[in-house]
Amino acid sequence: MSLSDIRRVLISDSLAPACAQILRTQGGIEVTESPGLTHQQLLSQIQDYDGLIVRSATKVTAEVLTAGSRLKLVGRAGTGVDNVDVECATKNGIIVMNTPTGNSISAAELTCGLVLSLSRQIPQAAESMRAGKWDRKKFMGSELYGKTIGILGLGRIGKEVAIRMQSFQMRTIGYDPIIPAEVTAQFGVQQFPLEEIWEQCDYITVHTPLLPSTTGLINDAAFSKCKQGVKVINCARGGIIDEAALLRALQSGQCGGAGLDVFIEEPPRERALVEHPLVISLPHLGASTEEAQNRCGEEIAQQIVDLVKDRALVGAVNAPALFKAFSPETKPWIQLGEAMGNLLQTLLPSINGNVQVTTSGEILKDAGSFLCSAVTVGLLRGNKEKINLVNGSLFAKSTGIQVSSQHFSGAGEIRLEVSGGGIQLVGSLSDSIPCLLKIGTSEFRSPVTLHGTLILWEGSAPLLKLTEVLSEAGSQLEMLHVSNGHSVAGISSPVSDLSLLGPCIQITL
Ligand SMILES: NC(=O)c1ccc[n+]([C@@H]2O[C@H](COP(=O)([O-])OP(=O)(O)OC[C@H]3O[C@@H](n4cnc5c(N)ncnc54)[C@H](O)[C@@H]3O)[C@@H](O)[C@H]2O)c1
Ligand SMILES: O=C(O)[C@H](O)COP(=O)(O)O
Repeated sequence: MSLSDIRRVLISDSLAPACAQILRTQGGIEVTESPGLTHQQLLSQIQDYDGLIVRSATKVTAEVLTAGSRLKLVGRAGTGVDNVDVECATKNGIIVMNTPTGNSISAAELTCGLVLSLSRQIPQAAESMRAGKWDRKKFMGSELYGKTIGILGLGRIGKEVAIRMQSFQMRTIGYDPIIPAEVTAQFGVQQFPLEEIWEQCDYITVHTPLLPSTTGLINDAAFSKCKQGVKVINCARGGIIDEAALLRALQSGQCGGAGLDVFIEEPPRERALVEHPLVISLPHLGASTEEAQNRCGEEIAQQIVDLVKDRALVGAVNAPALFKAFSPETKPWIQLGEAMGNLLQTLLPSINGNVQVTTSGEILKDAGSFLCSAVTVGLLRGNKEKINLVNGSLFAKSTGIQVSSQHFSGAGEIRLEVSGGGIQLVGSLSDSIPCLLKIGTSEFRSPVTLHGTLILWEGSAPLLKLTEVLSEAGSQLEMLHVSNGHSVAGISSPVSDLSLLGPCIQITL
């Protein structure tokens, strides 16, 4: 099963029309657009599709992924993949890809809009005008000029928020455990430990993913350390600000207002926050601009077309080994690893225990992990229906095979060794073509191209017998390699009866 073989795609959320158009015209893909499918409808239809494209509304659960028996890809036209069970997708060998930059500016602009709205209660004032009032006293605001905004999460969106709020001459400080302080200093954000952030801020905005470590990042304890009247904004994910703690802080006056685009439950059935007069709430609109939707729709479609055309793998969040299979430098090594794993599987009566992958040569210094995945895919091909470079290493663990790698540097040959069950195979590339050099102590006089259908036997070549059997079976000898122990023949098509040749095996790579 090739992961690039994507013929039918279902779009189950509302996306820009450009997405389907690019898939159809550039990828030759059949596209069904069904925004607003119910979970039950999705479950009953997904089996007909190779790809599914969603925004945040469709919940791509384990049930959906399992029902999608031919599903190879879930595309998220947007940033967060928390509506996709990525772990289950990986187990099922399904690529999950997103378009993380397409809506960053829109989300940042909305965040800034909420900061401004909170400073002057703009939506509340507009609402009171609509109600026929002229209430100038009630809506006394405060300037942003000279105030401090704390930005938690200084990735794509956090950075854009900082740059924009600096134009109001706000002081921008923040915290991010990954982005170095020197990097954020370049866009004007001074970092502090979280403990020192709270007391400095007039506004705090969160721009992290929802992780166990960010759930309840702003909680009762944090609010208690903040300035009285601090205003908070969440345009990231519901739950990063503890909703119950926020309500308590609003009721006590510790929090002076909140701008919320996202909620733990969407739409929120619990209405206390939404109805609070100091809360400005929105129905998850961060990415809802024409520009962001066009970008995300076009990007996800282009990424899928690139995959279908075998050009590149862009935006995949769960397939590091597969990513290597698209790079011209590493692609042939991946092919070699798979072919050697497949050969080892054919030579061994059963595979369990340890398989050792040994690389040598400077260019393979960091290749251990993706070559282990490639060897595993070859080892398990035929035994596992959906084995591929997305789930190779996961499957090995569950099958009781331990594939580990070691590397020898130095100026010697660049080669790959795969050993298991007492058999050692040595391979390398010849003009970028995967080749076998040795089986145990049998060293081939010239490299054996690992491609097409091969037959392999111990001993020298019974050439006459071989050509006779092949011609009777309608096949032809294409190459013959001999060594001090084994012989390998490349043939034009598989042969059903090899018994006339004595003990030998046939392998199709
Ligand atoms: N409201 C919307 O419609 C909308 C639109 C786009 C993105 N988002 C959400 O916005 C969030 C940010 O998106 P992004 O593209 O900027 O992501 P990003 O990956 O570029 O940045 C996230 C940053 O958070 C940091 N981080 C992780 N744990 C942290 C912690 N404990 N404390 C502080 N920082 C931490 C990371 O190091 C990273 O730099 C995501 O949750 C995304 O899903 C929402
Ligand atoms: O993570 C995202 O990209 C945002 O939350 C946007 O979600 P949406 O595409 O459903 O608007």
